[in-house]
Amino acid sequence: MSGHGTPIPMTSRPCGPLKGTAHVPGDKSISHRSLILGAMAVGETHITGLLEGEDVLDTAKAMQAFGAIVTNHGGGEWTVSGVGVGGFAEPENVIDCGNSGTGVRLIMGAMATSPITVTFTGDASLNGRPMGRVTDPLALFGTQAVGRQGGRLPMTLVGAADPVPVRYTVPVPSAQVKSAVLLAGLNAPGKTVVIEKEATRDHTERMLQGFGATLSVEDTDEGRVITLDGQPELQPQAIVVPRDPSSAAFPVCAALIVPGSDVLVPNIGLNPTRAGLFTTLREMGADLTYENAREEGGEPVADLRAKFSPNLKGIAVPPERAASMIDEYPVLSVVAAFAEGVTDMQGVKELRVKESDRIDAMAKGLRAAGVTVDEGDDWWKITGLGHGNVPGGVTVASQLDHRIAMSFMVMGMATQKPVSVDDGSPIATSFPIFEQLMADLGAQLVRKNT
Ligand SMILES: O=C(O)C1=C[C@@H](OP(=O)(O)O)[C@@H](O)[C@H](O)C1
Ligand SMILES: C=C(OP(=O)(O)O)C(=O)O
Repeated sequence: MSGHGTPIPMTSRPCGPLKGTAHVPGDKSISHRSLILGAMAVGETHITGLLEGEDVLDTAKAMQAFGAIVTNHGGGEWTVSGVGVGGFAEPENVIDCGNSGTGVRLIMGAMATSPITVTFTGDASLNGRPMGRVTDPLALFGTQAVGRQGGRLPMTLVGAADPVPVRYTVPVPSAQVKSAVLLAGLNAPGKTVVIEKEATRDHTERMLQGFGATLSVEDTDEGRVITLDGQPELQPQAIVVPRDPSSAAFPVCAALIVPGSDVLVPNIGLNPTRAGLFTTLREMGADLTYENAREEGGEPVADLRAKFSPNLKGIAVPPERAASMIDEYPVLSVVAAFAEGVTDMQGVKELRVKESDRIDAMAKGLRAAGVTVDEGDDWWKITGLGHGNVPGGVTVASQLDHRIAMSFMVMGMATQKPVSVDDGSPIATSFPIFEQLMADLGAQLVRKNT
């Protein structure tokens, strides 16, 4: 769990070319779902390539508290002996999801239709994030929730003893909300229908089908209509977790802005609901290619090659692309600072309710580092200074947000003066090998502030 330990100040100094191969960790979204669905199956699910970041480890602990047997065999290989749909035991203690919105919201969904009472908490970041977006639809199944003002954690959920199926249109583009409703629908009789107006990452749908649930997806005028048949017996699976495109974003973006760089990032999952950043970077003129494109476990995968790109241009990022790159806007804003012209990002309100208000956190640090940022509730614009022209020389508050910390570490690799963050400890939630991986490529990262 981040936010409970001692802060780790970090500084990134301007560095020479980044070169080599960057093996980033497993996908965080798929790792959480592997553990949760494994816990809801009957029998043993085998997982390789699990992300062993703090967010996922907190989910593993939670699944154990609900009665599943979760075993770490080392080297990213894990097994989960599940208790079956509706088989969750009532945990003896509070479930602490640390820094993880995905963890808490999916687990709330998974327990919501079992007759158990569970109290959830997290770190200061997670306890500030809105949970009503999940507990509102769960109430339709018959689940009760009592939390702090504004629907904040700590919060206690009383699972529905006699759940009814639900038809729900998700009001915000959120894969976490969609997934919570689908996971709750697993233990309701009949058909649960979730409608999303904008497509969000579809790992839950794909994995539920993989675990043997009957689930269909239809594109209609209303949006994407997902229909799940309740009370299936989920079959245990052998899951190979693809490498995380959201983590790949950091070495890729670093290579684009550090002169002379050439970095290979192999085996990256390029599910179209996740790959929006790479499309955007190519539109900006990035020298970013997909090598060895192939399919693995039903997901498109490729090796990414990113080279220093001297002619990056600011672009308008279409709002309909936002969901497919939502976690990548912080690092995109760093690349935009090194481009010529304005990068205009619209339809990005959701950035304000992540681990931090990411528009605010990035804007504060970018402005202090000499970059012009304009912002509104749902949009922000970066006026790029071009390569070699970004001053830097600042210490930025990472606000318990791993993506803010990593984005500013990437920025400091190409600014005129070093860039520091007050606390890099949240990086361990999603990318525990970040410092070593970047150092191996040639980055100059140290654990102190200048
Ligand atoms: O479902 C998921 O695994 C995730 C969904 C997204 O959150 P929202 O559903 O809040 O958009 C994303 O930001 C998060 O990192 C992971
Ligand atoms: C938003 C993120 O995660 P979560 O919502 O799971 O905390 C993220 O990883 O960028």
